[in-house]
Amino acid sequence: MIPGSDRDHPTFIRSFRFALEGIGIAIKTERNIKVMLGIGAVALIVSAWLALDPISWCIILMCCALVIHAELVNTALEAVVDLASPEIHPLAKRAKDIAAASVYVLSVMSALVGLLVFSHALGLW
Ligand SMILES: Nc1ncnc2c1ncn2[C@@H]1O[C@H](COP(=O)(O)OP(=O)(O)OP(=O)(O)O)[C@@H](O)[C@H]1O
Repeated sequence: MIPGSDRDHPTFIRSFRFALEGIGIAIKTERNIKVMLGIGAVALIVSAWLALDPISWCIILMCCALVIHAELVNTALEAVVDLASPEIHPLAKRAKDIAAASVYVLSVMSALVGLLVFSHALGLW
């Protein structure tokens, strides 16, 4: 609910529209999201080219979703930190750096998982 508003909760469809707006804003303002969407698209094309089995498809899709999810949450957290602490503050740095670390942990792990799935599909192990 919007603070101070006496309106009811938005409908499911309006909430979905706000979420789409959020994705649009993130894509417009964050270079990292564009890079991650690009890498995700390449992973999906490679998956289709390798004709992955359903379980492998699920793993690749989940990895893409988790990385993009983490980057979206990181972007939202950065906005909240900038709002709460526009000036330099060690806690602002801590929050942003830890949120960024969560994206990097997921990205590295997802890259490893992708390598394992693709190399297995290529019959390398
Ligand atoms: N208010 C602040 N106080 C102290 N350090 C800050 C503050 N804002 C940002 N920093 C430091 O600068 C770094 C870059 O901050 P910035 O807001 O530009 O994130 P970013 O580089 O856009 O992150 P991302 O690449 O994930 O979008 C942060 O990770 C943090 O270490």
